[in-house]
Amino acid sequence: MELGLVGLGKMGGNMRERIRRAGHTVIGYDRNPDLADVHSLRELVDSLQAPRVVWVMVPAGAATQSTVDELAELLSPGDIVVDGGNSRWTDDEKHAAELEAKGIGFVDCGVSGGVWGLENGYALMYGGDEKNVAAVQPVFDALKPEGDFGAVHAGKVGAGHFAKMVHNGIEYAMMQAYAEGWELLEKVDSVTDVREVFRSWQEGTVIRSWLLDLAVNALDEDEHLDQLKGFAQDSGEGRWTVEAAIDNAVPLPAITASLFARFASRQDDSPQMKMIAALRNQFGGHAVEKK
Ligand SMILES: O=C(CO)[C@H](O)[C@H](O)COP(=O)(O)O
Repeated sequence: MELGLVGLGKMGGNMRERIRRAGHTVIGYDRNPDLADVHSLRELVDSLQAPRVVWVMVPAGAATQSTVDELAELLSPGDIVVDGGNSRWTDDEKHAAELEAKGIGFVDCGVSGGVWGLENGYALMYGGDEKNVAAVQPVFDALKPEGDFGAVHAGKVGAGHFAKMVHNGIEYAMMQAYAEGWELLEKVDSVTDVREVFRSWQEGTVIRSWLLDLAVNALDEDEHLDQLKGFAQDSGEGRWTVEAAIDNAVPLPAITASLFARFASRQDDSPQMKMIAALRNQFGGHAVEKK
């Protein structure tokens, strides 16, 4: 089939290649002309045969919104837009309604696989009507990993991004657990080769995983991570997972703690620990460290 793909960065560029390898035609648009096959969204839409499928793979929020707005003006009734970015699931219903007013279908799709997806395939979680999902199915089949798993029609519009958000929340907590265990192993004198402990865990253990494999890769590049600063950003999905947990009164202590650990990583000196130190000093005369 033919697909229009908007956004040819680290994810979109490799996805274009994987879909092409499966024998489909992909016409890509990106603001960077060096990456693009066409040079405007209008040219992209004009290059596709109706009914068109246009997959949007741009950053969540304003960039996705403006792309959906523009596509709503350019596409025709019967066409379909897929949002494959890491959009907040609450944006999906808005996008679906905006497009439906013009007779354009909408599917949301959470995509996982990172820079390894070109070779390994991308895990896909999508939401939308059966009819719209069926029209995009050849692209899902091209992108997904080989084998029985790796793709799911998770439910109605928004379900794909909700599932991907929870996936990323789990990712936060798993990474935090490996990171905490690694720090403790590094701290004690009795363990003389932490990297080899991590490597040994890759086979046979209860905690083996792809994230563990990637941790070993990172330690092979920099055994004690000396070249890195202990600073971690976040892109939104951890926060949205915690917000959804609050809305639904579901306790998520591990995921919430892993999000807050990233916030703490951005502080050179903890204001709240100054208050703790001050209070211990006030009530118990405990020593404080001064600048
Ligand atoms: O979706 C992903 C992996 O599954 C992305 O890599 C994600 O953007 C990482 O999230 P964060 O920046 O919040 O750590």
